[in-house]
Amino acid sequence: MNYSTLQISFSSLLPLLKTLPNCSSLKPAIQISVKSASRRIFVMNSSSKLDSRSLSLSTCQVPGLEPEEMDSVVEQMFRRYSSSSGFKRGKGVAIVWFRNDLRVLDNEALYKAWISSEAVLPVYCVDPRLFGSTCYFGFPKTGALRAQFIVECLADLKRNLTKRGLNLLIQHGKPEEILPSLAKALGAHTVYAQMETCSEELYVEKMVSKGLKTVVLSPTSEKSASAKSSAARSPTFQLVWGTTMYHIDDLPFDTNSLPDVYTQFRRSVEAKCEIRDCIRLPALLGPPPSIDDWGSVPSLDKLGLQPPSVVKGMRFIGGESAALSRIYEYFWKKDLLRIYKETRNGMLGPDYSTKFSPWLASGSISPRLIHEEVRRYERKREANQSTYWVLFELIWRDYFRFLSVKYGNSLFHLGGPRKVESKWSQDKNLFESWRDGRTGYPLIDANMKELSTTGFMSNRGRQIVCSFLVRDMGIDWRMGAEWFETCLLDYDPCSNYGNWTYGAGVGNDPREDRYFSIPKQAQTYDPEGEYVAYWLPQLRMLPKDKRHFPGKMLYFEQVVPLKFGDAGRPQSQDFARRKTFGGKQAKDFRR
Ligand SMILES: Cc1cc2nc3c(=O)[nH]c(=O)nc-3n(C[C@H](O)[C@H](O)[C@H](O)COP(=O)(O)OP(=O)(O)OC[C@H]3O[C@@H](n4cnc5c(N)ncnc54)[C@H](O)[C@@H]3O)c2cc1C
Ligand SMILES: Nc1ncnc2c1ncn2[C@@H]1O[C@H](COP(=O)(O)OP(=O)(O)OP(=O)(O)O)[C@@H](O)[C@H]1O
Repeated sequence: MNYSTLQISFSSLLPLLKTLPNCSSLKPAIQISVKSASRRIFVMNSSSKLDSRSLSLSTCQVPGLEPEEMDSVVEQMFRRYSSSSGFKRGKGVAIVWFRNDLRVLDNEALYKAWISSEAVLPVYCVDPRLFGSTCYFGFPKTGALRAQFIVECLADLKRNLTKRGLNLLIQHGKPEEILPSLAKALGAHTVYAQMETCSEELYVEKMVSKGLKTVVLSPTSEKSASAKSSAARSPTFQLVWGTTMYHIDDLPFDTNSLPDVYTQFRRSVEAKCEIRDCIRLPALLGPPPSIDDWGSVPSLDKLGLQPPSVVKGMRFIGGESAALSRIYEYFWKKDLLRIYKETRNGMLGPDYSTKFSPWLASGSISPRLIHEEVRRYERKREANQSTYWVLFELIWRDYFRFLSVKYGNSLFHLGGPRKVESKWSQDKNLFESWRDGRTGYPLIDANMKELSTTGFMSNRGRQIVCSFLVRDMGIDWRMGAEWFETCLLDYDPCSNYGNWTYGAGVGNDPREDRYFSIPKQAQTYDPEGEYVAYWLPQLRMLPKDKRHFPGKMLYFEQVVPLKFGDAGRPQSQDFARRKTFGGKQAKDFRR
């Protein structure tokens, strides 16, 4: 037994282990171990207390705070990121059309509406198209888990707006029908919204703009600040940029000349742009215009979906309050930001990575607010590679968003931005074995089960299952991307299709063949088979070194051979002793 390795690994794991009491069944094991110095790590690794059996009994809520603690975090964060100074305001009514910006803090559309009017009407349209089918393969466009998350985001937004003197009008139907009629009824001078970049969303924007042009505000009905002339006019439609950490207007290049390679993009923005501070809205935003019926947050039944229940793994809570609480929990309470870079390639449990993505995708939190919190942490506690690395990852998110502006619909096409021509299979049986977690490869199957059960999968897992579908099975990558679109809580067209084109070798990756070898990935990232045994309980009874390759007598038969065979498959107990975390072994992979 190599104790020095274990001790290093334990010291970096210590803050992580302290966090595990969220998963209630782990409490006793962790409390004992944290108190007893580093030698105990061996006891923990080899005892059954920290294995998949005890983990399997728990569902972890993310964030794992009690409601009272969440309330107090939210109040503090709202105080920190709101303004106390007065504002000069405009006249009349402005509408804010909420889309993927389901938050109050650092919301530029809401800010602009507030500053330009006497009364703001916040509106959300439950667009039936979001609950239709995906483009090519007809999967549900929004699965029940994400729908539930969005519903929770809406309920929280309504609550937070109400606390600040407003409310949220929830309407069912197409925005291009709802917004013009509201603008007409209220004589609203402007509709503000966050700008999107992919064609489905751009189409809706175009239709809203067209609809608003048909509305004529008579000079008498128009209560606009700018209604100085007596000429009748239509409400203005104002779209504001808001999804990224770097503002599009601050980029040192035009999006059409965006560097194709991530590293060039990152170096350029890091050297030449500043990340803007959050916009600080006033604490009170009301009163809203008088509305008879504000509508209610839809139920899953109303959306034609079965209400889901997460019985295993992570259960994410939707909404800005939960997002702010997760920042507090991950950065401040558990102090995990300090070690993010070492833990980020994990797969099991809530705390190996930030888990910010579902809230970022729904816009419940802005990346600029995360940036400000990272800087605050660096001032108050420590600045190190890990604190930087969260920003590094958020730049990936920006990069895919800006790429979608440059490359448009080619992001969704089989040949991707590079228009690569290759042969792909659409074999239904093979695809379904991948989708349902029956490939005969526990590492793939466990990840796919996690996805369908919770709506989440680690970044490591996503890269592995993508590589397997595309390179070992040879399946059309869009089938995988669309299944992710259905399931992911954090589904975002740019990050999803951007990463899939990358993984499928049709994006702008300087490395042509990004093959992820299952034996090697298993050995590096799940050396004891804890992750696979958690999601595939039938493997729990097996010795740890057999869990990744149990053989067809004990598990499903492998549906395809691996492209490069299973050389590298572990032969000995050594396998179970390899280090899970740490930079060195991860070096040959991008992230
Ligand atoms: C095939 C595939 C599909 C993906 N689909 C999506 C998707 O639809 N939506 C999505 O948000 N992410 C997607 N990702 C990126 C990444 O896997 C998730 O953002 C990450 O796992 C979310 O967990 P986290 O918040 O704990 O990440 P952390 O490791 O804590 O990273 C912090 C943040 O950085 C951003 N980030 C990290 N890695 C990436 C990346 N590769 N690309 C873009 N942003 C990144 C995310 O916003 C994330 O929340 C995909 C990756 C792959 C390989
Ligand atoms: N936000 C999004 N999420 C998922 N898919 C999207 C999103 N935006 C666009 N797409 C998909 O990308 C596809 C782009 O494909 P394409 O270029 O073929 O456009 P099209 O309008 O469908 O057809 P064509 O251009 O051939 O007339 C669209 O069909 C659309 O469904």
